Amino acid sequence: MHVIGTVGLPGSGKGEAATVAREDGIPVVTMGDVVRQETADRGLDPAKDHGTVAQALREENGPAAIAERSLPMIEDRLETHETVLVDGIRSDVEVDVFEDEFGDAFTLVSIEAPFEVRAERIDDRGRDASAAEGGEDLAARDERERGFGMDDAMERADVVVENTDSLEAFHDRIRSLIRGTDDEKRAEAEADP
Ligand SMILES: Nc1ncnc2c1ncn2[C@@H]1O[C@H](COP(=O)(O)OP(=O)(O)OP(=O)(O)O)[C@@H](O)[C@H]1O
Repeated sequence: MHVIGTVGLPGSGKGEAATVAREDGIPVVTMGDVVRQETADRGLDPAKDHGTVAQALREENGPAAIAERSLPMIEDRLETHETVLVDGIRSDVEVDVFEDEFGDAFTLVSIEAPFEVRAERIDDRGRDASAAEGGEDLAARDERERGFGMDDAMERADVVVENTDSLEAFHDRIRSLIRGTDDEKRAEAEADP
């Protein structure tokens, strides 16, 4: 059993990591799916009301609520798959949930790239500040994510992946992490069994 969680600021490459996992046959559980499911369960519109529901979940059940609700989905995928990727971790409180549940079988991967690099990639991606993000620019999004505890989550990472090289190089690194053939990760495990 291996549960890999990714954490990273907007535009760092989390979506690309999830794509690599899916291509490798690894199920991806995103915190966003949990919120969308809950929104639908409440008879609301997942496209419009997910922000409100995410906030309500945290207010009603505490800051770890969304991570806790993802656990049954993860357990379900682990019945048929050796590895599961968890996307969308936002705070150290959520990291606690996964570490408590999966112990050493949980690996937290922080995906990092400088602000300018992320800004340029988001522009290229075409869903920049104008529409999908509600007019919020990257600095404001960073600020909001940090407010959730993203910085503290990133500090807890077992592995840091600098996504500053080519997309191909990034895909290769993520693939080796997923397949358990990543040299740095293995050296670390051997040093600290
Ligand atoms: N190494 C790279 N080289 C070139 N482009 C990249 C690289 N890594 C990611 N990208 C591109 O940058 C954009 C942002 O990456 P991605 O969507 O994976 O980020 P994210 O962390 O999921 O962001 P968000 O939290 O905003 O959804 C995408 O268009 C992606 O294809």
